Amino acid sequence: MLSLADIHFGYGDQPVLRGVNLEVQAGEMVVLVGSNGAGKTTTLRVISGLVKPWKGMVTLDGDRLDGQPPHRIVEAGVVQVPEGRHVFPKMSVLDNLLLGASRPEAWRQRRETLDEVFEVLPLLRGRLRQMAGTLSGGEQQMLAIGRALMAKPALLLLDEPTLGLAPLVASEILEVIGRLNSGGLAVLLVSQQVTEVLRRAHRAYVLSGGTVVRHGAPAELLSDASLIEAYFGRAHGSSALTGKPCRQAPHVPHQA
Ligand SMILES: Nc1ncnc2c1ncn2[C@@H]1O[C@H](COP(=O)(O)OP(=O)(O)OP(=O)(O)O)[C@@H](O)[C@H]1O
Repeated sequence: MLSLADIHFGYGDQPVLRGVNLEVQAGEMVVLVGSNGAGKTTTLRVISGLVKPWKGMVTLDGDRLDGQPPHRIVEAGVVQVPEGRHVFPKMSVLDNLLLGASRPEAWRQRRETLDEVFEVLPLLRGRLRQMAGTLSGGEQQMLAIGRALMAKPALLLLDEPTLGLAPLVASEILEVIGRLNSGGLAVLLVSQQVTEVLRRAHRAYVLSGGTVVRHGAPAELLSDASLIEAYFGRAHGSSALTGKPCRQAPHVPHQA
């Protein structure tokens, strides 16, 4: 489905991505993890067309995406939920959602799509007239996901969707993302909640210094204590569920 081949990019003359190779297959949940400044957000910005790679190719089902403007990439079915949610605070929840259905085809189907969105995010149905700025952080994140779904994506890109949220709310957001993926939507998720997201993913990539230093099955990566410690610190080296070191691979529900 999505393929990044040898992507190089930097800001000014400072290189940030140094030959990133990454794939997401149809229906997969792939997570991209890595330390601060590794280039995760920049990778998503390259895919969304917000920046143009210096070198390399981004393709979706064989069609080139790099060099296309962001709205064409949305039309192609790749939609990003940006870090920080970026809902329009002075607009109602409904208007924020409808903004997501900007393509003519999505606009024509907006009523059916709204019903689909409410099935996954039932909270939004009761808040349609509420100003988005008055929603809690977790509710705003749900709205940002709902708005992206209104574009009827084939691949959803999520940048740190649980950042700054209380643990219970963060789990709820990850549950929603898991349900969307179980329904067939491909997901590329950037997160620093390493153990939590790896437990839900089909595959994972570890980015460091602008290159992929490891990729593979999440269970494999989680069981590599030295890798987890090297890139994410000791805190992530224990299972969130048991508190024991992750030497034994935890259960990975969607293992490919
Ligand atoms: N607009 C910009 N101009 C200049 N440098 C930038 C810009 N955006 C990001 N960078 C730099 O690029 C590098 C990679 O940033 P990026 O946000 O992609 O990393 P990240 O892995 O998402 O990090 P984090 O987890 O902290 O969000 C960092 O050194 C950052 O300072």
